[in-house]
Amino acid sequence: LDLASDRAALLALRGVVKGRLLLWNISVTNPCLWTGVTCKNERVTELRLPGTGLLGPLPLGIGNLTQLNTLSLRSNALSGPIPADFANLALLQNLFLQNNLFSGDIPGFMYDMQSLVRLILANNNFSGEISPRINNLTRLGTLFLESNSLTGSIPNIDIEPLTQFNVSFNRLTGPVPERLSAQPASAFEGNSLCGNPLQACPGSGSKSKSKLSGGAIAGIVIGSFVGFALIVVVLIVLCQRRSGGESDSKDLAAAKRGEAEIPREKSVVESDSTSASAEFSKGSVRGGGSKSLVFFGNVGKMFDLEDLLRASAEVLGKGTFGTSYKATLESGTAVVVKRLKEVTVSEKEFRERIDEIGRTVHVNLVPLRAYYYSKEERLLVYECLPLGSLSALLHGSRGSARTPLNWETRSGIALGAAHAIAFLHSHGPTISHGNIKSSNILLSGSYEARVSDFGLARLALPTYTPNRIDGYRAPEVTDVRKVSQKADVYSFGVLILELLTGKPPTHALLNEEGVDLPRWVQSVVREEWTSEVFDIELLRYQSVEEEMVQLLQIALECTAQYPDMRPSMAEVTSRIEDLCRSSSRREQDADRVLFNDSDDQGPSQPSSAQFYSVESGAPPSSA
Ligand SMILES: Nc1ncnc2c1ncn2[C@@H]1O[C@H](COP(=O)(O)OP(=O)(O)OP(=O)(O)O)[C@@H](O)[C@H]1O
Repeated sequence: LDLASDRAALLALRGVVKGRLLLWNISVTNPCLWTGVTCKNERVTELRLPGTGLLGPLPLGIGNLTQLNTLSLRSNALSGPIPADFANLALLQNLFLQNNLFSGDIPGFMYDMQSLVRLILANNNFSGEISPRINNLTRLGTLFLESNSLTGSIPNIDIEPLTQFNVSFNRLTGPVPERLSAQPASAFEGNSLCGNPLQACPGSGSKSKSKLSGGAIAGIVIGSFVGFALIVVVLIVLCQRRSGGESDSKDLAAAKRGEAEIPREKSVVESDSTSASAEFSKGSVRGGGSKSLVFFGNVGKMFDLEDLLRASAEVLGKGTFGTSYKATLESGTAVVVKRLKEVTVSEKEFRERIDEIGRTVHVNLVPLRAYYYSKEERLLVYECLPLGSLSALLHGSRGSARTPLNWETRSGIALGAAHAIAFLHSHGPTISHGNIKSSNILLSGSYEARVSDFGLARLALPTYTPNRIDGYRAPEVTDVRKVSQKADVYSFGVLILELLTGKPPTHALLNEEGVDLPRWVQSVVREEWTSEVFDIELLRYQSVEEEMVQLLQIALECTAQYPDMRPSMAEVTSRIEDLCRSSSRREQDADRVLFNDSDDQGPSQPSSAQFYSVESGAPPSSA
C-alpha cells in the first residue's frame, strides 16, 4: 500500500458519497493537496471532511488508508453500517462520525482498534449493545455515544484515561458502573439507568422493602383503572382522527381526478386507467395525432411518448402554471411531467421559447429533457430530482418529517441557486427567472440546488395562488409576467432569509399581522437580537456565526425596498462564494483545533468550553 492506493481509496469514496468531494481537483495527482487530506511520509494520515454534504453509505476502501490516525466525517448525511474494512485502520486514534445517519451495531472489530483515543459516534442511529470488550481500548480518553438507539446495560467500563463520556438519550438500562459515577448526570439522562450520579437503583439502599399496605394496593388498583380508561379514550380519539384523515385523502384523490378530467372532455381516446396522471396522457396526447416528444441536448431520445403513456405516475403538486406529475418509466427512470394549463403564446412562439429554455444548460438549473405540444396539451418533461424541493425539506410537506439541514448544506444551496440565477441574468438585461421561491429550488441526491421553472413566466398564464407567491414578490411588481432582474434579486433575498430562519415567507403562515419575512428580520436585527432570527438548527454551528451574519446581511440588501438599492446577482454570487470558502476553512480549522492529536501518548484534552462551543452549541458549563 502506498500513496497511489490511498489516492484510489479517496477516489472510490468521492465516487460514492459525492458532496463537496466533487470539488477536489482530481486532475492534481497528489491527493495530499486535496481539501481535508493531510499526509506524512507519502501516506494519508488525516482525512477531515466535516459538514461536506456527504450522503449515503460509505463504500469499502477507507480501510486501505492504513496510515490514517484521524478520520473526521462528522455532520454529514452518511448512513448504513461502519464498513468492515475499518478493521484495518490499526493506527486510528481519532474517529469522529457524529451527526450522521449511521446505523447497525458498533462493530465487534472496533473493540480491537487499540490506538483509539477519541471515539465519537453521537447523534446517529447505532443500535445493539456496548460490548464489555470496550475495556480493550486502553488508551480511550473520549467516548461519546449519545443520541443513538443503544440497548442493554453499560458494561463495567474501567479504562484509565477515560474522562469524557456520554451515553445520554439511548435505550440503556440497569446501573451506572461504579467507575463512571463521577460523570455528570447529563452524561446518562434519557435512558432507564440508575445509581450514582442518578437516583439509586431499586432494591439497593436501605432495606425498606416491607409488604405493601392495603392503601398502596388500593392506589395501584385505582391508578391502573384510570390508566386503562385513558388508553381507551385515546384509542377512540385516534380512530376518529383516522377516519377524518381518510376523507381528506379521498378529497385529494377527487381533486386530482377533477384536475385530470379537463383534457378528458376533449379527448378522443377514453382512459381505462384509475391513475389520475395516466388519464392526462392517454386522454389528450393521443388526440394530438402524429406529433411526438421533442428532446433536447445530446442525450438522445431516452424514451418516447408511448413509454410516457405507459408510465406509472403520481401527482406531485399543483403549481402556478399547471400540475406536475412524477412518471416512472418501465425502464425505472423517473421524470417529472409538467402539464401547462393555459399557454399565452402561439405554437410557433411556444416552440421557439421552449427551444431557448432547452438550450439553457447550467449545473444548477433543472434540465428540461423534452416537451410535447398539441392543441389540447402542452407537456414539459424534466429530469426528476430525488430529494424534491427545498420548501418540502425546510417545512415538511404532506406529513413527511422536516429534514434538518446543516449550515454547509444551506450555504451550499444558497450558492448553487445564486449561480443559476446569475447565469440566467448574464444572458441579457431583460432575462429574468420571475418565480424564485423555495418550491422551485430542487435538490440533487447530494443536496445541490437546481433551480426549476425557468422561462415559464413568459409562456403561460399563472393561476393566481396568492399565499405561495406573495411572500417572495418584490413590492414594485404588479404584473407577474413582467419581473425584472432586480425583482428576482428580491425574491432570492427572501429565499435566503427562509434558509436562515427556517420560516416560510408566506403572510398567512408567518403571523397574523401580515408582517413579511424581510420586515420581521429587519426589526429583530434592529433590536440587536440578530442571533434570534436564525433557525434553531443553525445555532449549533457557532464557529461560522460570522458567515451566517454575513449571509443575513446580503439577504437584507437583496430585499431592499427600492430596486436600485439591491445588489446584482453577480455581486451576490461572488459574496456568497467568499463566505462559503471562509466558513469551510473555519470548519476545517475548528476540527483541527478541537481534535488535533499530535502526541501519540494519549488524549490531549480539548477544554470543555472549546468542545461544546463548536460541537453542540450548548454554553460551556463553568469553564
Ligand atoms: N423536476 C422535479 N423533480 C422533483 N420534484 C419536482 C420537480 N419539479 C417539481 N417537483 C415537485 O413538484 C411540486 C409541484 O411543482 P410545480 O412546479 O408544479 O409547482 P410549484 O413549484 O409549487 O409552483 P410553481 O408552478 O409556481 O413553480 C413541487 O413542490 C416540487 O416539489
